[in-house]
Amino acid sequence: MSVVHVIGTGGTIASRSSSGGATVADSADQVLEATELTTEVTTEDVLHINSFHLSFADLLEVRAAVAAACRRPEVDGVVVTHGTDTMEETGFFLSLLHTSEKPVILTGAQRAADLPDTDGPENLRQAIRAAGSPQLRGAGVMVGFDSKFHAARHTRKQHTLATSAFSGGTLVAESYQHEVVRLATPASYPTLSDPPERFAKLNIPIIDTAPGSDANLFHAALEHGVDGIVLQGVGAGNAPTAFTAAVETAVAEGIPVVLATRVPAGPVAAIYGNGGAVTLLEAGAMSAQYLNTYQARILLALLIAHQLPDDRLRAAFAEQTC
Ligand SMILES: NC(=O)C[C@H](N)C(=O)O
Repeated sequence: MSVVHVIGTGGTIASRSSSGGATVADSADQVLEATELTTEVTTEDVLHINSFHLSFADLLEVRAAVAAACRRPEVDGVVVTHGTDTMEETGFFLSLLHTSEKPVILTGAQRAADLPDTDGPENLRQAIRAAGSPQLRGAGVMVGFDSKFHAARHTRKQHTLATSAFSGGTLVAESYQHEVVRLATPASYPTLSDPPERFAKLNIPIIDTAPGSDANLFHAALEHGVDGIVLQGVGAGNAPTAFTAAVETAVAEGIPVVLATRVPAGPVAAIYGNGGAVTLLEAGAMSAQYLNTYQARILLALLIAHQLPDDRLRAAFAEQTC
């Protein structure tokens, strides 16, 4: 029989209603109890928070727990129960560091544990089955919701309330009743080593652009003192003219800037000058390529934490070609 390790971090799957709104209440054991599964499962509580409270220090803790579980010879796979709001960041973070053949599946719920139609127990049942299935060996880190398991890379929460809330990454597997069916193997990307503790302290804001935006918030971020900036452009990575000088200032100060886009699909592309991606990349920004804003920020944080020189940062983003 396969052994699956479940790491609890909180989220709606562990939340119960209260007068002030749903809050995290249940431990990993309590969350597991609701699945009525007989698979051999070990549990551990690492965090007890909603994922909108997640910090970079928390990411390090989750990673340490996942890595430790993967080192246990008897464990076949790992499940992380997690709030859905920032699951795409944690999943991508774990995937950038994951070298084990053992699958890691993040799952959660959109409806709190005490609601009659909660989706948590079924999601956890499916995630445990998938994590323990030999079919998913070597499949990496996935987000598992509503019987679908997507590679963490590119997977995003697409709906605030729907129970089938995640898509975007490669659909690696589906589970039909008791059977896990492997559908694809996600493209492999270079992994990084675990970041040093300074990762926990990094400050990397996302600066948005829209019609009428000036670059004042960008300059304020520089004055405040930041470690890097993700500039979210419009279209293929374009921004009002004022951002060109802002990017030049940041780069001159040694603050890396990654240019991403608010468009849900497609890469940043150097098409337009006069404030467009052509100008912003010439000013020294790095293209996020196919990475979305939030996952580009996670990669940038890891690279900065490793104190890699500018050319290594650029090379790492240049690799994000699909
Ligand atoms: N569905 C959820 O889990 C959302 C919750 N706000 C969280 O991310 O913790």
